[in-house]
This record gives sequence, structure tokens and C-alpha cells, in this order.
Amino acid sequence: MQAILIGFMGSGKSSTAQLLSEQTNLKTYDLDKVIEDTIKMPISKYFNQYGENQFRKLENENLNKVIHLDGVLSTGGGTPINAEGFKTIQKSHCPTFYLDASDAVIENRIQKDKVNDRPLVEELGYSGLIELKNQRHSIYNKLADYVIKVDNLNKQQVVEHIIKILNKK
Ligand SMILES: Nc1ncnc2c1ncn2[C@@H]1O[C@H](COP(=O)(O)OP(=O)(O)OP(=O)(O)O)[C@@H](O)[C@H]1O
Ligand SMILES: O=C(O)C1=C[C@@H](O)[C@@H](O)[C@H](O)C1
Ligand SMILES: [Mg+2]
Repeated sequence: MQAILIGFMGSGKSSTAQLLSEQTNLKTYDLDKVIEDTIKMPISKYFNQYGENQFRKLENENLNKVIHLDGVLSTGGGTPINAEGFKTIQKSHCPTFYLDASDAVIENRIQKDKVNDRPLVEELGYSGLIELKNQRHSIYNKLADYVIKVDNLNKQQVVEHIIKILNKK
């Protein structure tokens, strides 16, 4: 991969990667979509049927499948949280961007999203979700080569920020 985007649910990984690919010659791989294409069902359904542990196994398998391809990878919110996913991303030595959004922005975006295929939102509720976000923050920070504070940036500005960094490399 030429770039990997990490961060909490709703931080903008998928939409940023999509826009980035439209403005560069980079292909996008969205790990959640790669998984859904493999299992041929929505992630929420898989979570309900097989549980989170089984999902994490599947997530790691699919991460290993795509990490060596050329392009930009938008990960799932939990991809780097388990030790295996963290190591896979770290060992790839790909430029890794943490899209860091505040609690209020995340809550607002998730509430507003029309298509909300996020099983953990249902399971934890908003307060549980924000607690999880704060538990994960240090892991995202540790793994990232670059941290982008996205609260006051529109999608285009986030993309420009990433392109600037990639062009310097
Ligand atoms: N910079 C931004 N400014 C405003 N809204 C944004 C920005 N980036 C993304 N959004 C919006 O926030 C919502 C969540 O974005 P997106 O699905 O890309 O997040 P994600 O990090 O991929 O989440 P998940 O981990 O759940 O897949 C979408 O409605 C998207 O349009
Ligand atoms: O933050 C998480 O743990 C998740 C985020 C989504 O992208 C999906 O990968 C799934 O809903 C789990
Ligand atoms: Mg996404």
C-alpha cells in the first residue's frame, strides 16, 4: 500500500480514501468492503451470527490479503486494535495516517449517517462508543506515522493534507 488510513468509526477513513483515489492514480481498498465481498453479507449480520472474535480473525485474514497491493487502504475502526492487525500494519512500513476526530464530531457523524452498518453502535450505545474511542486513541497514535486532526477540515482538505505528505516522500 502507498497509504493506510486508521482511526475510529466515523473519522472519515472510507470517504477520504475514496476521494484520494479520485484525485491520484491510487486504487482504493476498503477493508470492510473487502470483507463483505468475501462473506457476501453485511458486517452487522456477520457480527450477529458469528460474534466479534470470529470477525477479527476474518479481518486479519483479509488485511493480510490486501496489505501488499498497490493503493490506499481504509481500514475498519478496530483493525489495528488487536495485536495481530497492529503488527501487520507496522511491519508493512506503509505511511499510516490516523484521522483523529473529537468525541462530539464522531457522535454527530455516526448519528447522521443514513446507512449505519456499525454493529458496535448498537451494542455499546453512544456513551460506550466514546469510552471505546478513548481507549483506542493511544493505539492509533502509536501506530500512526502522521496524525491528522480532522474536526475542522472538510474531506477535500484532509485529502490535500495526505497528498502533500505523500508527495514529499
Ligand atoms: N472531513 C469530513 N468532514 C465532514 N464529514 C465527513 C468528513 N469525513 C467523513 N465525513 C462523513 O462522516 C461519515 C463517516 O465517514 P466514513 O464512513 O468515511 O468513516 P469511516 O472512518 O470509514 O467509518 P467506519 O470505521 O465506520 O467505516 C460519513 O457520513 C462521511 O460523509
Ligand atoms: O471499530 C470497530 O471495531 C469496527 C468498525 C467498522 O469499520 C467495522 O470494521 C466493524 O463494524 C467494527
Ligand atoms: Mg469505513
